[in-house]
Amino acid sequence: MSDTNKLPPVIAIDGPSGSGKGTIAKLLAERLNFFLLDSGALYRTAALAALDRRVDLTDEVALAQVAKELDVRFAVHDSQLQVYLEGREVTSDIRMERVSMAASRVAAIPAVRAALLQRQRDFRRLPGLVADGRDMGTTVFPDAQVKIYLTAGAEERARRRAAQLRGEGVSVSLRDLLEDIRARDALDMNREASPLAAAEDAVELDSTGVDIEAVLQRVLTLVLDRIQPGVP
Ligand SMILES: Nc1ncnc2c1ncn2[C@@H]1O[C@H](COP(=O)(O)OP(=O)(O)O)[C@@H](O)[C@H]1O
Ligand SMILES: Nc1ccn([C@H]2C[C@H](O)[C@@H](COP(=O)(O)OP(=O)(O)O)O2)c(=O)n1
Repeated sequence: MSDTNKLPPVIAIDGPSGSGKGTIAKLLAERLNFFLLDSGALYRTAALAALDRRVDLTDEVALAQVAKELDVRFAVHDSQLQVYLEGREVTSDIRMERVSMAASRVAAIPAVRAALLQRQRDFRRLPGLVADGRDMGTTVFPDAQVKIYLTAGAEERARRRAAQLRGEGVSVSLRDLLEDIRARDALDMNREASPLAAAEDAVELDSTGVDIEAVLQRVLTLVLDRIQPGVP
């Protein structure tokens, strides 16, 4: 048996914004009783810390320092992820559109990614981990037992985001959201360091027009085919 086989199993779910990664990762983790890593929340919190400290978003050295020193804590309350930055709850602050865009810029800096790499790997514990992000299957957990690359058309992703924000009482323009999604796709896919891309051994799933339950069922079928939860 190789060393990889001794490590807890990882299910990597990567894809662009609004493809449903977070939703599916959470449902899957609940179903399997696995730990959950929302790696985007880590980049978002680093971006928020940088914005709070008024760090210039082009100053790579200062941003890497922010990432290294990042005092972030995750907790789960009523099955919702809560995020704390220096002890202050920032769960909804990190979802603001200006933080999303800043996260995408901050995440393009190799030294920032390097500073956050081990923290992400530390989430890998028994009985297993579901990890959601952009480079889970390519860089952070290249030996993941299951790799899913979840996509959906940009218009549908913008519509989903609009419905989500409107549901939270935030008034948004669908056109602006579509522009933001396209800008973020371009940043995330075209950067040098760990760009958003499907790993060679990832299974690609297009969720356009497929409801959440149906996507979950497809993912569960793949997962149960490759790992047996509860059997380390
Ligand atoms: N297959 C789907 N069909 C319709 N809506 C979806 C689907 N998957 C996710 N959503 C909704 O789209 C929004 C964005 O999903 P989310 O999981 O946050 O995406 P991501 O983590 O990829 O950015 C949420 O409101 C979620 O409920
Ligand atoms: N593993 C990751 C996760 C997120 N990022 C960056 C790129 C994304 O635009 C931002 C925010 O990620 P997040 O997954 O929270 O974004 P969405 O919920 O999909 O809109 O962080 C990354 O570069 N690598």
